Amino acid sequence: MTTEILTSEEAARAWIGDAFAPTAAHWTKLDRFINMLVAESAQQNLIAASTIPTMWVRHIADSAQLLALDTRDSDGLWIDLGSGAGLPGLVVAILSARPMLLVESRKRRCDFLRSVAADLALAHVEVVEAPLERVETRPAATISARAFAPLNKLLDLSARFSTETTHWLLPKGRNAVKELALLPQSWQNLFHVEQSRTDAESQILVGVGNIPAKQRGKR
Ligand SMILES: C[S@@+](CC[C@H](N)C(=O)[O-])C[C@H]1O[C@@H](n2cnc3c(N)ncnc32)[C@H](O)[C@@H]1O
Repeated sequence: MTTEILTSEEAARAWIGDAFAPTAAHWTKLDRFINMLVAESAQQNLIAASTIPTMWVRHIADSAQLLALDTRDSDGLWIDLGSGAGLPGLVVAILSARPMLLVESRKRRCDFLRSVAADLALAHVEVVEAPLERVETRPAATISARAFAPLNKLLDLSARFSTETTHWLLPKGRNAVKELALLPQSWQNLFHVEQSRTDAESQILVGVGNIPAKQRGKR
């Protein structure tokens, strides 16, 4: 089935409405998050200024599409790596009750993440201010990472959080297929490629499973 690309702010909002049936409170939180993100962007480098006129497509729907791809009825832990401004983690946390762990190494970004979580009363969000390499291992039901690291490094750093049932949701822009092809075959086998809803040329790597430590780096 062809994925409809969301080419306008109206289309992005309409798709979110159809996909998640947000309550009035959810819409209010999404609007408030956008306002906080735009305001904070004047203080620190969180998103490209060129994307501010298209926040719904470029950031909100771009993040929410990952939740739509996690088709299980899971209430397990979701870990968002290198969350930055909370993309996709805070968008997912507004639209779902899944426990959400945001891993981010930079203090100023963590301050922003904590302030949004408090302002929007997202009690199911936890912010870990540390490099991923130093975060205590916890089994993740879902792992997401947008613009975090090259795929091989991303998987190497996060493999210890994965189990046989972990879902991987990795937006990889225009290099998804190329990056996948560089992985050991045993890792490639866990993934398939989904079309992004927000960019006709971008793709998302979707996978299920554990990356066994002993296979790391071996073909
Ligand atoms: C390019 S930004 C992307 C942020 C966000 N995911 C987005 O798509 O807008 C990458 C983020 O990962 C964080 N980061 C990089 N290496 C990290 C590490 N080893 N552990 C935790 N965070 C890291 C950076 O501080 C930065 O906020």
